Amino acid sequence: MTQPAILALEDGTVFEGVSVGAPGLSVGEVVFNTAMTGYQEILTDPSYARQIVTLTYPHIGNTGCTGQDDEAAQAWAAGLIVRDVPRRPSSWRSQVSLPEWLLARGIVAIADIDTRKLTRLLRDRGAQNGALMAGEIDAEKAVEAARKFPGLKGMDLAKEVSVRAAYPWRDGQLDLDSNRFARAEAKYKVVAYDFGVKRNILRMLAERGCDVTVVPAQTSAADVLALKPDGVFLSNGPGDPEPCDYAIAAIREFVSRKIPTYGICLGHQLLGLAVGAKTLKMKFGHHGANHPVIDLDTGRVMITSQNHGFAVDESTLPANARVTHRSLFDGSNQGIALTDAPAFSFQGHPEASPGPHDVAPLFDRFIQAMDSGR
Ligand SMILES: NC(=O)CC[C@H](N)C(=O)O
Repeated sequence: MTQPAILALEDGTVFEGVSVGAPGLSVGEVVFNTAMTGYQEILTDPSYARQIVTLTYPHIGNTGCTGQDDEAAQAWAAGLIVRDVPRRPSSWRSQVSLPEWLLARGIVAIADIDTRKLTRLLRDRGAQNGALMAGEIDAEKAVEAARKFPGLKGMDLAKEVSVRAAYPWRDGQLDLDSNRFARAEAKYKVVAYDFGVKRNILRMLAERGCDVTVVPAQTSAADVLALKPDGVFLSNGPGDPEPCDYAIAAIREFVSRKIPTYGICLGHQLLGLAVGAKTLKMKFGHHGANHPVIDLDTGRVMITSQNHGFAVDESTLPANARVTHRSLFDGSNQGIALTDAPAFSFQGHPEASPGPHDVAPLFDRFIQAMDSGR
């Protein structure tokens, strides 16, 4: 039996639809993502913590869900909004349907709403705080809950979603013939900060010969240096980068010791903050798998995967930080490299998952930096 569900926005707009996930109330910032594939990777990406994601692609759930596609140990998105869920999934890899998967994880989700109208509203007015309610409905309560959500600005979520203890990671990519994750010979010792790390990043490091130790967000530089890493990786993650003072302090230490350092998304913003730049909150951010970004060194345009609501303010970068990439959608900063240390970072997602692989060679640049460091 279908249960009713609503989406309420802080501006008082209420959308009515049907529940396709767990019953209950969930609040967060409502953002739209334009990727056509990868709903499970999106829902398990820790960077979506406290965000309710609406997917602009209209048919979501077609290929079901499989544990192999999880980007983290749990679903992190605060909720899901879609136009249409198929009656049954169809894929040889599918273990459960998307609604079953959402229900089992307690994720509130709504279908049958006009996601084009919602997306235009978010694009015109900017990302809004919202509340999803499924099962027992009370629109007034939902609007009130949406208004009570304090917003992501100033929110340090990296330390909330991070692991509690360090662990090793050696899995490479999934080999569909053997249905196993490959393993490569490890040549480099890499410490990866988990600010909300996606598994595909760890896989891409492992397949390039990195013996990765994943450490909690608040691990001190001294504890990392004691592991004698060839390089340090700064992961993606949710929330505002600015309050993550523990990470910013640690990164300063790696930079001053000229340890090869590579950051993605939140990691990029944190490297920017560590060298003295400022970050800002964007109107509705970048969430999708088709964003053109120019590599300023080569003039090449890459189609990239994106998921961020904050950005490095280019005008505040110090002289020792070179701009390497820029968004061709809005001219915002997409990458930096330090001129006096082997540290660089990218705002989008070179690991994709979901998305095109145009930026994957940045992982090789990190390997080269570790080679030259030896
Ligand atoms: N994917 C990420 O790492 C996102 C970084 C940050 N939370 C932002 O919204 O900009």
